Amino acid sequence: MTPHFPHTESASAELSGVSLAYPKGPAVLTGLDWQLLPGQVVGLLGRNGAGKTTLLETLLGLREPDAGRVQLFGQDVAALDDTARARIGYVPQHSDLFEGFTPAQLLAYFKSFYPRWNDAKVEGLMSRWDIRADQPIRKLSGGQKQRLSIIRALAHEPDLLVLDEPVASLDPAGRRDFLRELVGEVLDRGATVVFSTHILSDLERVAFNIAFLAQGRIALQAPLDELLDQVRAFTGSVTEMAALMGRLGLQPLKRTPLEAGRERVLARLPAGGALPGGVAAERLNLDDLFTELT
Ligand SMILES: Nc1ncnc2c1ncn2[C@@H]1O[C@H](COP(=O)(O)OP(=O)(O)OP(=O)(O)O)[C@@H](O)[C@H]1O
Repeated sequence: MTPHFPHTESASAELSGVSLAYPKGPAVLTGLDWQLLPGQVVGLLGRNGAGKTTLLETLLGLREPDAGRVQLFGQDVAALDDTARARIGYVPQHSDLFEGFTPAQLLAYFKSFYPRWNDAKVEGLMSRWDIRADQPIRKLSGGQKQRLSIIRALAHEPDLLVLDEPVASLDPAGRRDFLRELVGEVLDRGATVVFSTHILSDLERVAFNIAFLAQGRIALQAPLDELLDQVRAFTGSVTEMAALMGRLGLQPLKRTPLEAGRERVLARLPAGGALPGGVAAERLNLDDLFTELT
C-alpha cells in the first residue's frame, strides 16, 4: 500500500541531470534524474561500486556534482537554510561516533543542535534496541553502534532520512525491528526515507519503492509489488520483439541478445494491463530484477 499525501507538497529531494566523476576516476553519475516524495520509503539497489554512496552524498550536498541540479525541499542543496538543514537525517555507511562519549552524552550533544528532539522516541529505542546509555561508545558492538547512529538520526524526526547501508551489521531480528521503525516514520509523519542495501529480502518485507542504480542513472523506480506484477521478460527474434513492443506500446527496460538472432527483452506492462492471448512472458522475482537491472 502506498500512502498518499497532498499533491501540493514539493519533492523532498529532486536531482536533475546530475553528473559526477572522481578526479582521474570513473564517471559515477551520468545525467541522473531522481525524485523522492513525502511518504516514500525507497530502497536504493545497485551493485558494488555502482555509486550508491556517491549518489547519497551528492543528494545531501556533501559532494558537488560536475553538472546538474540538486534540490532539497525546493531549495538548492548548496544554499540550504537552517530550517531545511534541520529537516535532514543522515546515517553514513561508516559512522564516526565519538568513542569516548557515552550514548547519553552523544545524544545530549546532538540534541543541542536541533529545534525538535523526541526524547520519548530515543528512550524507547534505546531500551528496545538494548543500548546502555552510560557506558563508553567504544565498548558497544558494531551492531549497537549502528543502532545508536540510527537513533541519533531518527531523534530529531527528520522529514528526509538518508541511510547508507544501515542494516549491514544488524542481525535479522534487528533488521526487522529497524525496518518497522522506518516504515512507522513514513506512515506517521509523511517523511521520506531512502536507504541503500544489498539485502534483497529486507526489501520484500515491506512495500517499499525500489530504485535501481545502473550505469550512473536510476534505471527504474517503482513500488516493489508493482514491479513484481508488471515487469516481464519476453523472448523471440529481434524483429518479433520490435513488433511486439510496438504493438503493446512498451518501452524495453533491457535487451539481451541471445543466439540465432533472438533476444530477451524486459519491459513493464501498464498498471492493470494484460497480455494478449498467445504472447508468452516470464515473471521475475526481486533477485532476477536486481541481476537484470543493475
Ligand atoms: N573518493 C573517491 N575517489 C575516487 N574514486 C572513488 C571515490 N569514492 C568512490 N570512488 C569510486 O566510485 C565508484 C562508486 O563508488 P561508491 O562507493 O559510490 O559505490 P557504491 O555503490 O556505494 O559501492 P558499495 O556497494 O561497494 O558500497 C567506484 O568505482 C569507486 O571505486
